[in-house]
Amino acid sequence: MTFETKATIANFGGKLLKLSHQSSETKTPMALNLYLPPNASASTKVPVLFYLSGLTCTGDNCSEKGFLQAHASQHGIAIVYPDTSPRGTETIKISDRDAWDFGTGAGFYIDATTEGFKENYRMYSYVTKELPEALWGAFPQLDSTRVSITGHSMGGHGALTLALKNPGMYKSCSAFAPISNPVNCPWGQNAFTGYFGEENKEKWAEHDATELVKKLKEGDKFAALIDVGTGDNFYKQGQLLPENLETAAKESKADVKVEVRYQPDYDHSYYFISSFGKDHIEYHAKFLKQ
Ligand SMILES: N[C@@H](CCC(=O)N[C@@H](CS)C(=O)NCC(=O)O)C(=O)O
Repeated sequence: MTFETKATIANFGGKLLKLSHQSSETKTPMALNLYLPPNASASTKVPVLFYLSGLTCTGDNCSEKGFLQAHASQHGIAIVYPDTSPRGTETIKISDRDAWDFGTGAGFYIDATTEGFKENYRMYSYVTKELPEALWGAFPQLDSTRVSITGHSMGGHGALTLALKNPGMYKSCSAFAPISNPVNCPWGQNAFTGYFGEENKEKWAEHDATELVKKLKEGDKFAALIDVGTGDNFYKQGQLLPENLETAAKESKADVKVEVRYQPDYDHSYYFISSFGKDHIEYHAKFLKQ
């Protein structure tokens, strides 16, 4: 599969590539951003961090104002910023449920099973399989054996669930203000009703970080660094529920290390993400450099 490079932007000594490709999973063109740090070359392969964005975002929000490239440049880490849903073709029939927190810009990193969505809303397979394989094929600078994942809000939910569902795929996992227990919050309930159907509660649980931690058995391992701002209105409204994930982690018989740091006064925005991005890149660098 080929990528079209729409722009190459010099950034912190490296290059931010704005890419586009045709996805066979979503059956749409998909845009993404790829940051290559200054030391990336075919002879010096660099590890890769996937950053999954939140509701309403594209790959641009974080690459423009998350400030992660500054730290990734220092540590020699590439960052992949995928889009948050299929978009942009008139053949997709989005139902009248489409809203800022469902449908376009709100793919929730799942493979939908419901009519109207199952054809195109396949962000789980896109992010875990199609996109990485395409990147490894097209960019010999990327080290496919050293990959980690992070994300914000809906993307934090994506990072946690993709890591929990695919042991060994990611060297480390972190999240900013993640939706931690979607089956129990309005955003998650609305999205999972639309993508899986109201009755399909087993499927809901398969994409819920708290439920997935509850299912871990003795001998399983999972670790994540999580930051949440106490001034985050979505946290205050009960959309994020990190406490439920912490409780599941504490009660687990598995080796679960979920560190949730409650950051006083920080909100849900990229002011929050850019404030703690350095910590997250340093956290991932420890695992990616091993
Ligand atoms: N559009 C929503 C806000 C959505 C929102 O805050 N999205 C977060 C992710 S969950 C985000 O990163 N937005 C884009 C940005 O801040 O650049 C509203 O009006 O309340």
